[in-house]
Parts: sequence; structure tokens; C-alpha cells
Amino acid sequence: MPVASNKESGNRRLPRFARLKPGHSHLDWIKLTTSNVDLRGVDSIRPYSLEEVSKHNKRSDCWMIINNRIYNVTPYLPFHPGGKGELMRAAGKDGTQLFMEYHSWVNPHSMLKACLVGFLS
Ligand code: HEM
Repeated sequence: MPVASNKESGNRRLPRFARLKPGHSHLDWIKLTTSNVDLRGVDSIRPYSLEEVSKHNKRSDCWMIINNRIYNVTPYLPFHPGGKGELMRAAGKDGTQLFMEYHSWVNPHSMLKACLVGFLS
């Protein structure tokens, strides 16, 4: 995992991981996604255009495309180890490239399958 060295950050270690609130660990996320809580917020999984996805670009309503799949990442925001702000960079957009830049080793579909709302049409 890339870690900012003092040299890279001008003698000041840049925070890369967010301070998550208690109850927002990775295990807590797994627990939530395997419970019966509705994390999609839609009635059915269906195709959406990029334009439709782009309307969901707020912290209170945040969708993201990763590998042509569309996820409602709103419930994941407080669980994201990189922080809400980092996740919001791809709000309402195709975040595939950013996602791969930061953590190609993370499996987005296994983590977000309970948040799948559709596919890019
Ligand atoms: C597309 C916009 C995203 C950006 C810009 C972003 C950025 C980051 C950053 C800066 C970190 C801190 C660790 C590091 O720098 O190596 C991080 C960690 C992490 N993010 Fe994201 N992220 C994004 C989307 C997501 C999504 C959608 C998920 C859920 C599938 C996710 C899951 C994680 C996980 C699990 C870690 C911890 C990785 C580890 O411990 O190895 N991220 N992210």
C-alpha cells in the first residue's frame, strides 16, 4: 500500500486514511450489507444513462459507476477509509479510473453488491 513518506509530503506526513466514527469499521460495513437493511433505495435494478446518474451527486444521495455497474454509495460514505471527501470526487460520475488509481486491490463489487442500483445503459 502506498504510504506518503516525509520526503514526498515536505516533512509533513499527509493523512491518507480518514478518522472513522465508532461503528464504521470494515467489519461493521460487512455486517450492515449482510443484514436486511435496504441500501439501494430503488425498487428494481435497471439500466440508467450517465445523465441520470449525474443527478445523484450529493452526500445525501450519491451514486457512482464502477466497471459499468452503478452503486448507491450514500450508505458507504461514513465507512470509506479514505474519507467522505475522497469518495465524493466521483459522485454522480464514472469513478472506475480513480478507484483503480487508489486501490486496485479492493474488490468493489464484493463490497458494494448490496448497493447495486443498476447498469450503465
Ligand atoms: C472513486 C473514488 C474513490 C477515491 C478517490 C478513493 C480514495 C481512497 C483513499 C485516498 C484511500 C486511503 C488509502 C490510500 O491512499 O491508499 C482509500 C482507501 C480505501 N477505499 Fe477508497 N476511494 C474511492 C472509492 C472507493 C469505493 C467506491 C470503495 C468501496 C468499494 C472504496 C474502498 C476503499 C477501501 C476498502 C480502502 C482501504 C484500502 C486498504 O486499506 O488497503 N473506495 N480510498
